[in-house]
Amino acid sequence: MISGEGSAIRLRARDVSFDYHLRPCLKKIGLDLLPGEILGVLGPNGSGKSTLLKTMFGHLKAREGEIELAGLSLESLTPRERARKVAFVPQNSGLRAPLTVFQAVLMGRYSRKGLRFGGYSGSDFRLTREVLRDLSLSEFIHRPVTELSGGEFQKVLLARAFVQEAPVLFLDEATSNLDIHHTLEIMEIVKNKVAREGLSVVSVMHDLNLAASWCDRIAIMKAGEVFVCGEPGQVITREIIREVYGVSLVVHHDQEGIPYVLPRVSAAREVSCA
Ligand SMILES: Nc1ncnc2c1ncn2[C@@H]1O[C@H](COP(=O)(O)OP(=O)(O)OP(=O)(O)O)[C@@H](O)[C@H]1O
Repeated sequence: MISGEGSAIRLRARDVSFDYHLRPCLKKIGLDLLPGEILGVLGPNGSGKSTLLKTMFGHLKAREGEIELAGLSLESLTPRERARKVAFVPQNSGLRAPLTVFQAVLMGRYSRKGLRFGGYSGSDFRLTREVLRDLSLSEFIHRPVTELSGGEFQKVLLARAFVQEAPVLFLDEATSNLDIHHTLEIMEIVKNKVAREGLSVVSVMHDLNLAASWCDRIAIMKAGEVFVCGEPGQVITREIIREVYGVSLVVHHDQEGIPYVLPRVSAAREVSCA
């Protein structure tokens, strides 16, 4: 279970700016993340979504601004302390070390134990097996990760993040390699963990419809800034999509009032991208 951290804000970014080689990439970003909340981060290619995630868990160092995890300054935490608070599933990991699926997932326990393989306890092994089962990966347990498909490997990375038992989970297009069945399966598993354990999730995504039905709030980025942030119905609007993506789409709403779009190639050509 995720250790309780009270009901205060889990993650707070205040006026966070980041440059790549003096070229501004993030500009004065402000975001809060509550316990038990899924926050989607959307926006055009190159708008700064992945950079924002990497800055918020300390992989990149902000030029200015403050990032707090459960009330503690990110800068005051050691890498291991951060790993106990935030688990990260990368967009496309180059990690293809000669490990079995079980070993690769067990590595997620490192931040909890600080021990090498020999030092893991029975509960580490049990948790690893449970998470592999929950993600329907039990049949791959002894398979080398080098012999997995892209989608299977993506699920292994998710399993590794789950066994970290961190209260905040960052997903960088974590379902981009998955078919629609596995995408929905993963979203449901994460949603259940959010409801059961109060996990907080920040998820970079591109699919407006999946984001609208899965996220509690959505931040839409444009050119390194948070252009708008709010509930799906507030931010998935025709005007905002047009302004941010430069395309003209009709936004519909389902019976529960959740917005969705039906992209058509001809509609997408109406307005050229800025
Ligand atoms: N390592 C890097 N060095 C220099 N510039 C970078 C680096 N990584 C990203 N950039 C630039 O920073 C900007 C934001 O990149 P980032 O990957 O954060 O965007 P993104 O919104 O996640 O894009 P996408 O949707 O295409 O994944 C882009 O202009 C990109 O070219």
